[in-house]
Amino acid sequence: MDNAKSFIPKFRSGLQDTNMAPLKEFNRRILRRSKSVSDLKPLSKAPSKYGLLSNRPTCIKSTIANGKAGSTTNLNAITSSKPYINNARIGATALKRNVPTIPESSLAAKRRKPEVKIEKAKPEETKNVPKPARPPKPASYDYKARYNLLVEKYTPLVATHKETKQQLAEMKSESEKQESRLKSSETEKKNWESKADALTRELQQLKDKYNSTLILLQKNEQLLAMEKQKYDAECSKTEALTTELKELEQKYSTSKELLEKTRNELLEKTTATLTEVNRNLDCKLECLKECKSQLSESESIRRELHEKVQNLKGNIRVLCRVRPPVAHEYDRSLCNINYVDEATIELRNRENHKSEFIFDQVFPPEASQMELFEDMAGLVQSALDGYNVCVFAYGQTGSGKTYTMQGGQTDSTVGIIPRSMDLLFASIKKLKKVGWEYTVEVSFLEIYNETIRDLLENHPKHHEIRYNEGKGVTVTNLKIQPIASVQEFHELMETAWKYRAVASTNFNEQFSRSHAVTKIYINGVNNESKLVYRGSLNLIDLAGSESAKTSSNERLQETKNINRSLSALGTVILALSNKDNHIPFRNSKLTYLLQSSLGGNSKTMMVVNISPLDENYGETMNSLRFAFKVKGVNINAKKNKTYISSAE
Ligand SMILES: Nc1ncnc2c1ncn2[C@@H]1O[C@H](COP(=O)(O)OP(=O)(O)OP(=O)(O)O)[C@@H](O)[C@H]1O
Repeated sequence: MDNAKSFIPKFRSGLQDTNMAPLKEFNRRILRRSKSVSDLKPLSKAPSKYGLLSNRPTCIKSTIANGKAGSTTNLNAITSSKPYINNARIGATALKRNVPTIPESSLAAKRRKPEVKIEKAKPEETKNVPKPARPPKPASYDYKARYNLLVEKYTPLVATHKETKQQLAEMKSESEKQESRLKSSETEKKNWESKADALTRELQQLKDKYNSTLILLQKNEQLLAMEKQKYDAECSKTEALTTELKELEQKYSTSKELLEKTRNELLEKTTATLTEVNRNLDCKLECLKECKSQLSESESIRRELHEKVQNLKGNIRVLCRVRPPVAHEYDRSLCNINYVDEATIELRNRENHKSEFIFDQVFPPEASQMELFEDMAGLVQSALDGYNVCVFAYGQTGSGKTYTMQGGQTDSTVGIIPRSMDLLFASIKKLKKVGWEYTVEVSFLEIYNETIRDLLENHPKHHEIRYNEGKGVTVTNLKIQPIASVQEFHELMETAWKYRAVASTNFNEQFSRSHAVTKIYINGVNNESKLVYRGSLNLIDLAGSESAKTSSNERLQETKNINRSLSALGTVILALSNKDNHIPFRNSKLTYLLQSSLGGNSKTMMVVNISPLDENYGETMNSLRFAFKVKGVNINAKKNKTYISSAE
């Protein structure tokens, strides 16, 4: 900005410096010449009149300011001196020609003027020159003399005129040069002016910028002042906090010392307590070991007792269950059934002929699924203890076999199979605490028309039953799935029942015409006692036990196969009870399959399901007779006591 300010005076002084020198020189030259030509006084005065030869810088400025007009004026001023010369020339020419045609008065009038002026100039010219002796004035008639005098007078004038003319030409050329210089100066001036304008604009912009920056600066100063105030406030706060911190540090060191002291005291106390606790713990561990061995002993005692109880109950237990009439049977006449006691059932026919059967337990229609399962619970424990358990649901079609085994949809109506699984996994959990680890596997199959079908395999495969002394009975290509929870079991059972339904051409019919076998493989290992138990639970929903007489021709073969297998089952159980040398297991697929589960250390339970309807009396009697046969052979002393039948 300072540069911009200082530039304008510099420019002006530069303009003076550059243009003044030639002008001054020109003036000086003119003045010099005018001095030498003393008789041209008016000429010397002319330039000063227009200021061209002035030495003052202001004159130059005005000349530059006036531009071309000024220079032209000067030239005109110079040339305006021409009348003096012209008048002299005219006079001289007139003398030369010597023609007195011009009237004297007019000539005199014309001559008088320059004469006066020359004469006026003379005293100035001759100030420093000694005056020459004036020649005598010729007589008025002596024209020659007068002429000579005139010639003498005007000859120097002509010379002066020539010189003046030459000077004028020089001045003119000088003026032209000056003019061109002026023009270039003007151009230069314009350039400088435009530059000056640009610089002025720039200066203005800079000024604006400066002002805005100044405003910004002021604002920043204000902000800075505010920040400073805040900073001061923070500083005072920090000081207060520092003081507080110092106090806290002091408190902390005091507390730390106290804590250290307390900690050491506590450590001593705790160490003493810990030593005491360790001592007690050792004692308790000893006790625990003792308890464990006692528990193990108790466990084996419990198993022995359980075994004794089961033996007392009989290895083959037969339960009888009468189902209630279902909705569509309410209008039908019911069979005359009398529940004599919890083990005795009495039936009367239309002729009031009485038949009484005693089983291990008789369940009337109102008996719940839970009541029925109470008798079954002991068998689940036996399976965990390494026994093979078989549970059959026997009875005519629609007597309630599937309901007994599977149950209904609600929790209270679930049957033997789901309840067994619940109990099994709950017992496994308990036994784990006394060192038993169990693995559980499951398989689902059905025997329809003496053919085995794997219910966990969607695509039918050929299955054969094999018997191996070491392994027992196995079924080829049968899928045996390991399970870790009841949930997994339910998922597999759902799949099995779905495949069973898909395979059936007539769902309801085939369901009742095939034996459905659910087998649970239970392996237990006790890592402490190194005992291993391998048991199994065979839960069988047998095919409907219809007599061949009631079957249609289409179903005859099915019925024959069913009856053959059911009769074979009865025969096998009878032979086992009689401890016969030969047990005819291979008489049917069902008995062959259950060979390992029925013989040896096996436990069997049969639930004979009967219909309450009078129309089913004949089939009901057949079922009860079959169950009696199975039950009766197993009982020794109690045999007679448990079986009374007027029908025999
Ligand atoms: N104890 C019971 N309480 C209530 N309803 C029962 C009972 N037993 C059976 N039912 C009902 O009786 C009907 C026939 O029972 P279920 O299907 O179990 O007979 P089933 O012997 O298995 O027949 P199928 O041989 O055709 O399979 C079913 O509707 C079932 O719900």
